[in-house]
Amino acid sequence: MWRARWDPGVLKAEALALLPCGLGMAFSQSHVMAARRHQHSRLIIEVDEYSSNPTQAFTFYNINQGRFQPPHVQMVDPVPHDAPKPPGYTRFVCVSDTHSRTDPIQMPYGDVLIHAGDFTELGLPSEVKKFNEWLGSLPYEYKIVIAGNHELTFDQEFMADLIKQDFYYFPSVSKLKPENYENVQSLLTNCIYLQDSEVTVRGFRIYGSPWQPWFYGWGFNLPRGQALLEKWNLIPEGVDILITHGPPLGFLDWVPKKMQRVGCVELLNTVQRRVQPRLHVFGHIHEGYGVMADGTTTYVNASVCTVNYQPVNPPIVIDLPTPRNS
Ligand SMILES: Nc1nc2c(ncn2[C@@H]2O[C@H](COP(=O)(O)O)[C@@H](O)[C@H]2O)c(=O)[nH]1
Ligand SMILES: [Mn+2]
Ligand SMILES: [Mn+2]
Repeated sequence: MWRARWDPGVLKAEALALLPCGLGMAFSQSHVMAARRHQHSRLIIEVDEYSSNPTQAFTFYNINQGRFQPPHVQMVDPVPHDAPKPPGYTRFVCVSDTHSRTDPIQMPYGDVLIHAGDFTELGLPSEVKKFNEWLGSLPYEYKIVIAGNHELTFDQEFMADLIKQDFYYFPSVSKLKPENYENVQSLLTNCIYLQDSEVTVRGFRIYGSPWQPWFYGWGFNLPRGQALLEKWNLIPEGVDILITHGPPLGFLDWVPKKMQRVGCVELLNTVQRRVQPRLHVFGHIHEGYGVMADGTTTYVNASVCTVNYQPVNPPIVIDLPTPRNS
């Protein structure tokens, strides 16, 4: 349960923790104050003290706040590909992590394609061109794409660092000349590419962002905590559909071989407390393919590839009522 409290100049939203059995339980002030609201302005999300340990954060939130439990949090069956679209709805076809393996994918009927990143293995211009050709062959009215950590050439700072290094971890990328990748986004002529930016289609405000928690130094990696929170703070209120490459904590973010939750704690708090989109589409954690909902937001991990990079998971279809006047 949430309550807002007036403090001089600042409205602080705080969680009143309840144990599942209904007994109230006090917990540390730094946790309670994970969000605050300035007068007449938006809710401010703060870095969680367990930010760097998402598995621990998950356990804490679940025990103290029941945050990931039924009945408000549930697994959801995606819409069957052959189900008729209800009148007045827009059909979104969600994919992610296709990793240059699009040939076997059976693409269903829909209005808007969403791709949540990792469309290549290394972001090589040849891969981007091939992906763009595939997009061009698809019949959707709108195709919206973000990058993931595998789109190395889309991360200009990553590339600037890479060419300074003596030891090249990614030889085929390192030998690219700057003129071959500086405008790599321009190769995506058959979609709307979002990078910390938004677009409105069919009346839906859609925002896309490629950043994810640091993991072996790939593209668009940032440390957990303040650095990622600053990217999530760019997401405007009122967004209907959020696309990120990685998951938020607790939703389709489980890595079985490590027995770890790896979703971003600050992304979860931004989504659940501030932005509250209708739909959040992501991928990155291939093992987490599926759909969940928390009563406000539907979460889609649309990873087509398995953890072994086999492109076997079907695209996920979601129908949303089209906003009026669009
Ligand atoms: N323990 C963690 N595993 C991670 C994390 N990020 C990714 N992964 C694992 O890698 C695969 C594939 O990711 P890709 O970006 O290389 O395609 C993913 O399915 C996980 O198994 C992480 O932060 N922690
Ligand atoms: Mn991937
Ligand atoms: Mn990824």
